Amino acid sequence: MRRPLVAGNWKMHGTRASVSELIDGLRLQDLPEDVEVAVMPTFVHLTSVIDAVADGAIVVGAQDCAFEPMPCALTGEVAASQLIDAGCRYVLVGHSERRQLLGETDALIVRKFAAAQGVGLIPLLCVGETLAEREAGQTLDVVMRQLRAIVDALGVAVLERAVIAYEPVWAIGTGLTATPEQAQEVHAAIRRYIAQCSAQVAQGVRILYGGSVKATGAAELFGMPDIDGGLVGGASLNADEFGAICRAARRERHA
Ligand SMILES: O=C[C@H](O)COP(=O)(O)O
Repeated sequence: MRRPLVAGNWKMHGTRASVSELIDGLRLQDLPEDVEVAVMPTFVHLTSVIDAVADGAIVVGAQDCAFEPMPCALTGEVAASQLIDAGCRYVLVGHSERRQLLGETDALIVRKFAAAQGVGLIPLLCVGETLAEREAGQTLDVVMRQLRAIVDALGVAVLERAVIAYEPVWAIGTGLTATPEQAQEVHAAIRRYIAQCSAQVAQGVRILYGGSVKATGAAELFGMPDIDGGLVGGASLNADEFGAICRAARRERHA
């Protein structure tokens, strides 16, 4: 059975004081043991968060990495090997904010994915369609193109050491959550697509849902058969809300 994962993407939020307060709040939460809980602070706050959660049930991921896996002359970037050295477990690749606002292409995302995996980080690959694409009936075409870029370049086996997050762009930060049925339809299609290459990989890979996830409604989303947890933005900045979302992913709730 796949272990659920709930990851909090803090995006470009936080000060030293607010991050410390948030971590203190998270440590007070009753986090379920059968759910993996991750937080993803900015690079600036990464090491202080890693140190603060070192003895606990929370793991840490970064929000991005360089396309070169090892340190080199690449101003402003952070190498995947440096993230491993710092104590990260996960790294986001292909988040729609970076695809749309920073022009990241499928080709660049493939390089970042490979760089991360090459040093032992687990890439969390984000895929998802815009509202215009959904309204044009292109949701599955877009999502499969983003996924196929990885599979074609690196092979399906790389998904054994990766996580996928389906994040409809129209649901991110808008308060518009996809319905459990809408999300499940895409998650199931992703798993079917992977199963065409490897049934074993398809069965094992965790596929998270992201886009305005809140405590209210989280259990219904996480109760769908192909939804293995969530990638949470805004609601992960509130310890009580995030704790409740993590508890909503408990397996026993959905057994
Ligand atoms: O990475 C997280 C997603 O972009 C979702 O963000 P959100 O929960 O604020 O909509």
